[in-house]
Amino acid sequence: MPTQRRVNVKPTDSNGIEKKIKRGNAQRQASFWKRPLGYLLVLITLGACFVLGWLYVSWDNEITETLVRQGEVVQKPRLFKVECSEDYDSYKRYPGCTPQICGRAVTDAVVTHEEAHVLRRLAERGLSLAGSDGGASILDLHSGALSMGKQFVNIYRYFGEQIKEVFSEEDFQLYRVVRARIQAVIAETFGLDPSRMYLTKPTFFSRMNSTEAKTTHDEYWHPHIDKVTYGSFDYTSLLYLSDYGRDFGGGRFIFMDADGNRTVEPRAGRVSFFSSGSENLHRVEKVWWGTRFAITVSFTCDPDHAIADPTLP
Ligand SMILES: O=C(O)CCC(=O)C(=O)O
Ligand SMILES: [Fe+2]
Repeated sequence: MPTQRRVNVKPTDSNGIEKKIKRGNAQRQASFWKRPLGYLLVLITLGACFVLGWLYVSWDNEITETLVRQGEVVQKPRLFKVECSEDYDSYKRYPGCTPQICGRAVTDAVVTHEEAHVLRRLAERGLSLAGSDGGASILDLHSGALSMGKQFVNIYRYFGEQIKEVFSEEDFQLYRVVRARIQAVIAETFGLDPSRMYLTKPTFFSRMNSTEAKTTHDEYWHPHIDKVTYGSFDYTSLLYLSDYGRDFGGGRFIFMDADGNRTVEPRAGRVSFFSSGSENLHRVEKVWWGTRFAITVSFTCDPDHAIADPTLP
């Protein structure tokens, strides 16, 4: 048989108990905050959280020094010299061009914000025709290579005459003007004869975002040496078309030196250039959010590897 439970409802008593519990809690809380030990515990916990957070961020980024920040405006090229590697010894030497001075430099005074904007729109239009399935797409105006899905197509062949609706003669003219200015500033900074250095391939617009990589072409973050990766490069330049921290997060350029990493934060119109040997091992930090646009424009000392400026067919 079910036993009947007797419930004694004593409102006055239970209210009394609640009051006692509340009083007890309040007293305990008050005494905790009165005790210096309480403060100390909170401070230690906050401090530990801060240190752990800071360690996480600095380990994740592996940044030891920022060479140039996005917010700075560098007028005269800022040159950071490094000793030349022996890489150039295995190549024929070209007086007036082969690196004697090596290093990296940054200037914001070669390409205006407006010019960077026009070039970015050009890149956006071109890359909107296709683009990679993964996080890195390129458009090479010289060869016509454009990322499409997991491979590349030739825009001049694939789109034929239609390409003239996407790019104008003025776009190509701007590319040529900007290329010539970059060549001049590299020559001046490294003490070269500009007429003895030549544009070389590949020269391409890049678009990077945080989409997961689908092929190795999307894995733009690997450390590399341009002279090894591209063969003909003696001087690499990067013209940034968007702003770190505004248009995208992550995506900083990282020089990986033996004693630590040194970064350049992209800024629209900023030209970063460097000798292409192993003295300038580098990588691009993964983009965390937004979209990063840039152009890689590179030069060789070997006339056999020279290419003409791109032209509309
Ligand atoms: O876009 C960048 O900042 C660097 C790209 C790069 O390393 C390359 O094109 O070889
Ligand atoms: Fe590179």
